[in-house]
Amino acid sequence: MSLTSTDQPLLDARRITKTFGSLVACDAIDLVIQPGEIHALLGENGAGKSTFVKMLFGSLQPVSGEIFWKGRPVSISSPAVARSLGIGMVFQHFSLFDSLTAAENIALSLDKSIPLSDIASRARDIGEAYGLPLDPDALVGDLSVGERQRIEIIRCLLQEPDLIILDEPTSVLTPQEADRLFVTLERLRAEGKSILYISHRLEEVKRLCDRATVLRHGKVVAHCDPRKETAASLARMMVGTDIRIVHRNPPKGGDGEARPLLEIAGLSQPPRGPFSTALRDMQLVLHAGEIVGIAGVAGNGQGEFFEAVSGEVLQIAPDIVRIGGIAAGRAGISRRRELGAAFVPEERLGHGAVPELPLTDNLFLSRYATDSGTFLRGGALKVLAQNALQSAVKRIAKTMDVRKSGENPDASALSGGNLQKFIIGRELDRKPAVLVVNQPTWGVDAGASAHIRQALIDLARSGSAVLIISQDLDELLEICDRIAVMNHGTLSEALPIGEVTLEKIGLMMGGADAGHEIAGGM
Ligand SMILES: Nc1ncnc2c1ncn2[C@@H]1O[C@H](COP(=O)(O)OP(=O)(O)OP(=O)(O)O)[C@@H](O)[C@H]1O
Repeated sequence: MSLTSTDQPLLDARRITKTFGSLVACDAIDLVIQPGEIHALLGENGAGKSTFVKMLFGSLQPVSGEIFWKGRPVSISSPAVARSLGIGMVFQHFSLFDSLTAAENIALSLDKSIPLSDIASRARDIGEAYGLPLDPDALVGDLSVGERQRIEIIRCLLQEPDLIILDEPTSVLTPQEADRLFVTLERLRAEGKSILYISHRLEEVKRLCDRATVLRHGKVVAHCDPRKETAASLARMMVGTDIRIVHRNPPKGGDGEARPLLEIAGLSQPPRGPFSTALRDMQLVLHAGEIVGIAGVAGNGQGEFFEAVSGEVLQIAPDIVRIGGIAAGRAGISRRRELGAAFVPEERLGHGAVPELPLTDNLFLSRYATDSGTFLRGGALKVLAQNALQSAVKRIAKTMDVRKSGENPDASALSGGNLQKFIIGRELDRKPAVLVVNQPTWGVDAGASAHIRQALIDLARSGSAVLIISQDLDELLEICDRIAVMNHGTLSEALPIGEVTLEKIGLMMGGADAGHEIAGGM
């Protein structure tokens, strides 16, 4: 891209400020986006990135500042105004209805007069043109997070925007899906469209983006050319210091084999709907002190597996899932928690936390079965022990470095990464014997990811068993003792980390057995 001083910016935001109570989330932010550029917006969790882009999309209003669009001052009073100007946005948290199809969801944001069949065929065409394959008739509830994201992107592209804002688009994608998205974005750039790109993945920012603006505590601290920086120098600009390094601390060698804490034996399950994945004869044993990772392309049964292990879906026989040696396959999630297990699902808003409830209530909802003695008082009256809940929230916020405005905000008022730290901290605070986490660092910045990974390692080394389902292979290689691969509802043998290479895992993700038996067949 070559810019000259005569180029008129597509968007010129000047001194944009937003406060929430006494918190200045965005403090006089200046940002210029040129036509045909991919512009990165960087900053640690809570730096103000989402708040800023919500103002560009009209879902929040600045308290002061000006926005110029194609040289003219504009007031973006609502998302409808943003869309009519030519600004589209794909949010970090999707706003899709599970019980509707992809096409029906897209129709909700378009003119009511357009027939559904037209929308379905245009969505299919756009999907094909931009390398985003989508079945418009698929029910959203049956789709993986990556597939849901495609609906959001296609919904945005259908409106032919000049500026597309993408908030953390690759955090839910496999490396292959991310590569495909980059091709899509490069094609859009070549067509002269601009992209404002929020990401915590600094290597991809270096690869994809033409310029970057870095925020820290709501202020612009740097503008730079990310291709001339290193991932470490970008991270330093964001955080202000160097990022901590995760210490793996190898598991303690004990006498003989460590105790099995989570046992999955012969877990098979038919698909729950036309687009859900069947689970086929899965076997896995986790021992005290170890971290086991499950790699795999999204939509290969990870969601179904999590539901089966957590007790959201019950098994046909009790001994298919054992927690601490006790058969729990017919037990619901509360009973499994009582047996010492804790669970962190993939979607933090709506599943991991109730957005419109304060953190204390969100803490209580996951802990009442196991900690009623601490969090309920008044005997049979069962009154919430607000002081105990508040001090637990304070403790979790301190341990996990959760940055929030106020003592006890609603979950929805936390930035995405800070909510993730809170949810993981809420479960770690119980010191569970077994922790099962689906995508532990989705949307979490480099510093906070290191914090979470270290906390998971420390939990395992204190004698618990930790199971991590993650699409981030680097993450799994960094912290796991063994890694298994999920593919088409089967689970491979969990290989010791010393025997694992990226290439081998990649092959197994694609279905090859890489020289090891892949359990399967129903
Ligand atoms: N509705 C709200 N009410 C109160 N505070 C809010 C609200 N929305 C955001 N905040 C606060 O504003 C600050 C900036 O949050 P924002 O979501 O913009 O950060 P972010 O840079 O996008 O973080 P992340 O990378 O974690 O998504 C945070 O301290 C957050 O707690």
